[in-house]
Amino acid sequence: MTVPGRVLVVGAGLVGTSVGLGLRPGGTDVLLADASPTVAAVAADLGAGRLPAGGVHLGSGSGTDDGTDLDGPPGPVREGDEPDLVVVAAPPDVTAGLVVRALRRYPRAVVTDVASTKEGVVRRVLAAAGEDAARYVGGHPMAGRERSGPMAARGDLFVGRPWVLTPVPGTSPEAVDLVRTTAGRLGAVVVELDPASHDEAVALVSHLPQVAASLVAARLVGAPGQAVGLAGQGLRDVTRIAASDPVLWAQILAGNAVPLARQLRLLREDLDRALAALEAVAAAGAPGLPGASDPAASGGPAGSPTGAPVGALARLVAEGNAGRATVPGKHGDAPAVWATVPVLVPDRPGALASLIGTIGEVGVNIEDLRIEHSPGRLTGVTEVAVLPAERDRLVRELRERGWSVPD
Ligand SMILES: NC(=O)c1ccc[n+]([C@@H]2O[C@H](COP(=O)([O-])OP(=O)(O)OC[C@H]3O[C@@H](n4cnc5c(N)ncnc54)[C@H](O)[C@@H]3O)[C@@H](O)[C@H]2O)c1
Ligand SMILES: O=C(O)C(=O)C[C@]1(C(=O)O)C=C[C@@H](O)C=C1
Repeated sequence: MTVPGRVLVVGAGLVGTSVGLGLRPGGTDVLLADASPTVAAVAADLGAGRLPAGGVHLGSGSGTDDGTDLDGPPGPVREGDEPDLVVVAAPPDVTAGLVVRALRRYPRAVVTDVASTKEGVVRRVLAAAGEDAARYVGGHPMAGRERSGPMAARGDLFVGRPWVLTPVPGTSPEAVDLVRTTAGRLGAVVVELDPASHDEAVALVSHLPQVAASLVAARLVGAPGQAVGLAGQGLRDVTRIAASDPVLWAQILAGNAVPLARQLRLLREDLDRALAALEAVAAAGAPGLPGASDPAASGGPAGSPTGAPVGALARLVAEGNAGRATVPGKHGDAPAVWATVPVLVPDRPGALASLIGTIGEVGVNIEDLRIEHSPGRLTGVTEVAVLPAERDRLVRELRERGWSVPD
C-alpha cells in the first residue's frame, strides 16, 4: 500500500479544500493551487494546506518555476514542492487540460481528478497525454454539497461515501493503488467502474435528482407568498440541491447529456402516468363532492376515493417507497431502516445539546437527526433516528427524564 507524502490540490474550492482538510491531520503535506489566488489563500487559512513558495501561477504560461505553474517545464521543481499525487478539483470543463498539464509538469507524480462525469474527461486525457496517461486515474467522490468554494469545505465530507475510480486498460496498477489509498485515508469507500458505466450510474443517482430538484424549486418562483409560507419539511428535503451552482451544474449535465436524457425520458413517462390518473379522477368528479361517481357502485366505502385511477396513484407512491428503500444508509451499508423518535425541544440555547447529551447518557446511538424549524414558535420537533430495536427504550428513558415525546 503506497501513501502519498505530498499532494498538490489544483482547484481549492469545496471539494479540493475538503481533500486538503481531510488529509492534513494524517500528516500529508498538502499544496494548494487555484486560478484565484484569494481562494487558495482562504483554503490555506482554513488549514487545508500550504501555498507553494513563490505564489501560485496556474496556466499563466509565464514559466515561473514554483512547483504549481502547470505551464512550466517538467520537474525537478523547487525542492519540497514536487507532489507524489496531484488532485485536480477544478470545474469539469478545464479538468482534462489541467490533468494533461500536471502529467507533463510532474513526470513522477500520479494525477487524479474529481470531476462529476468521467467518459469525456478520460477520453480527452488519453488522446492528449500519450504514455503519460498511464499515471492518470479518473476519480469521482460521491460526496458534495449544494454550496461551492473553500468556506463550504469539510474534512469529513468523504467519510463513508463511495469514491469511484475509473482506470482503463493501460492505467498503472501502482497509480490506482496510490489514489485508492488516498481516498481510503479520507474515509471513502472505493469503487472501480469503467467510465461509461460510471456516467450511466450517476445520470440516475445524481444528475436526475438535480434536474428534478431544480424543476420543482423553479415552480416556486412567483408563487403566492402564502403558499410558500406553508412549506414544511417535504419541500425542503426535495429542493436542497436546487441551491447548487448553476455554472458548475450546466457543465456536469452537459457532460452527461445522453445518459441523462435517457433517464429524463423515463421520468416523463412516469409523469404522464401520474397525469393520466389525476385527469381520470377529475373526470369522475372529486370523491365526496357533488357530481362524484357513486362509491358504492365501484365497491368502495362511502366517501373514500376508489377505482382504477386512484389505484394508479397509490401504485406510483408505492413504487417510490420501493425505490427509496434501495438507497444505502451510512458507510455504504445495506439500506437503513431506522426508527424515528420525535422529541419536542424548547427553542432556547443549549436545549438541543442537552437532548443529545441525554441520548448519550442513555447509551443509544443517534443514526441521524433532523430538526423541523418553526420560526417564532417556542418549541421545535427534533426527529431522532435510531436502530428500531432501541426505539421503545429511548422513548421510555426520554419521557422518564422529562422530555416531551409525542406518540
Ligand atoms: N460540488 C459537489 O457536490 C461535487 C461533488 C463531487 C465532485 N465534484 C466535482 O469537483 C470539481 C470541483 O467542484 P467544487 O464543487 O469543488 O467547485 P468549486 O467551485 O467549489 O471549486 C472549483 C475551484 O476551481 C477553481 N478553478 C477554476 N478554474 C481553474 C483552473 N483553470 N485552474 C485551477 N483552479 C481553477 C475555481 O477558482 C474554484 O475555486 C468539479 O469538477 C465537480 O464536478 C463536485
Ligand atoms: O449532496 C449534495 O449536495 C450533492 O449533490 C452531492 C453529489 C450527489 O450526491 O449527487 C453531487 C454531485 C457530485 O458529482 C457528487 C455528489
